[in-house]
Amino acid sequence: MLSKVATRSFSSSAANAYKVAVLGAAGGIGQPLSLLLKLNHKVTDLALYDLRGAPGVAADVSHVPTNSTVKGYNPDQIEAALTNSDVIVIPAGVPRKPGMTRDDLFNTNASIVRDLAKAAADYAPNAAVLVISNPVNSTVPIVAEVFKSKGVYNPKKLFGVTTLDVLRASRFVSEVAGTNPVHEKVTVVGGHSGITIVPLLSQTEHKSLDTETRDALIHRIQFGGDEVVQAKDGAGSATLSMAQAGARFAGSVLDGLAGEKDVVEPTFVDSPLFKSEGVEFFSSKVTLGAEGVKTIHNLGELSDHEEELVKGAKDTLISNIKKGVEFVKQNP
Ligand SMILES: NC(=O)c1ccc[n+]([C@@H]2O[C@H](COP(=O)([O-])OP(=O)(O)OC[C@H]3O[C@@H](n4cnc5c(N)ncnc54)[C@H](O)[C@@H]3O)[C@@H](O)[C@H]2O)c1
Ligand SMILES: O=C(O)C[C@H](O)C(=O)O
Repeated sequence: MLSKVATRSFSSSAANAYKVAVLGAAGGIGQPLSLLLKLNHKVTDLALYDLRGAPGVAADVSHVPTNSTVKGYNPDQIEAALTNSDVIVIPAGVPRKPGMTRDDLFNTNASIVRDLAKAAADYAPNAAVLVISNPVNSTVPIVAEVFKSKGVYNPKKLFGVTTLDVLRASRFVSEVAGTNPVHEKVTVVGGHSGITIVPLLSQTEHKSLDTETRDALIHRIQFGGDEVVQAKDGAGSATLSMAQAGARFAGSVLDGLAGEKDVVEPTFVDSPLFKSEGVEFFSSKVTLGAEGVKTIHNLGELSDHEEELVKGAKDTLISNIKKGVEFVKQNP
């Protein structure tokens, strides 16, 4: 009996066997994210990389009894960490302290993300790259520019992870409406900072909220990150909810790669939606498929108020995106 169970649980079809690398795996997000990825049965090879501490995290996570190998890598081993990766998740970089904006992280995190993107382009150019490091509105364009400079850019395989905004929207809406957040699906579009985060409440059951309640709810979703930064009081920003969000998004990317149908998540991608207005990247609902991005959905019907919010988001996004692009041009 025992051997039968063992045989069954250790057989994985090639279509459901993926290598996932986490860059920044020993950090506040990286550790719980690595644990949650270990629980994903599509992940058969988990590569944990950090400047320090990854082998310890890997040894710890490796004892969780799922069918994957886990290995930790130090900086001189980044090639081995990345080679043959199907998905690379990047939570490397510094988090905010109270009083800072995500954009204040740019000076430190831009070069971290640029250097990791160079390694990804060299050693795993076909992997799907999922960027968590802030400011996402600028770090995603940084990865794109690095991949372009190395002639391996595939816009279908680059994603800014905005899933935490989607999780918060579900939770916060449910608190106002007295409903179960599990059943609250809110599309969040735009980008991942302040006013660039636009929840489309008019597309939910809660389109008739009074203006004051609606505005407070939208503000809470846009600035939910600040609540955690303030509560942690200098010890960083969201890590546990972000790990859940990152694991959910990585799981959806893997579901898409495996050819599962109707896998849809909002995510910040190289998007045609507002390119004619100079917005090169935008978050909207994306169907994920075997090649990464399959379909980028338009925003659907918006209220007049949401039209205004999207307009404001676009202006900020244009400058955030430009900042990332210029950084790589000036600091190749
Ligand atoms: N996208 C989102 O929704 C979202 C949510 C929360 C946090 N974040 C961002 O995620 C990032 C990480 O947050 P955290 O709380 O885990 O921070 P942290 O400081 O706890 O961990 C960051 C980890 O990155 C590692 N690191 C730094 N430079 C590296 C490099 N060059 N190569 C490999 N590893 C490197 C550090 O050693 C550390 O272990 C921050 O930029 C934060 O703003 C994004
Ligand atoms: O707020 C932050 O700085 C971290 C993250 O982007 C978040 O939304 O929680």
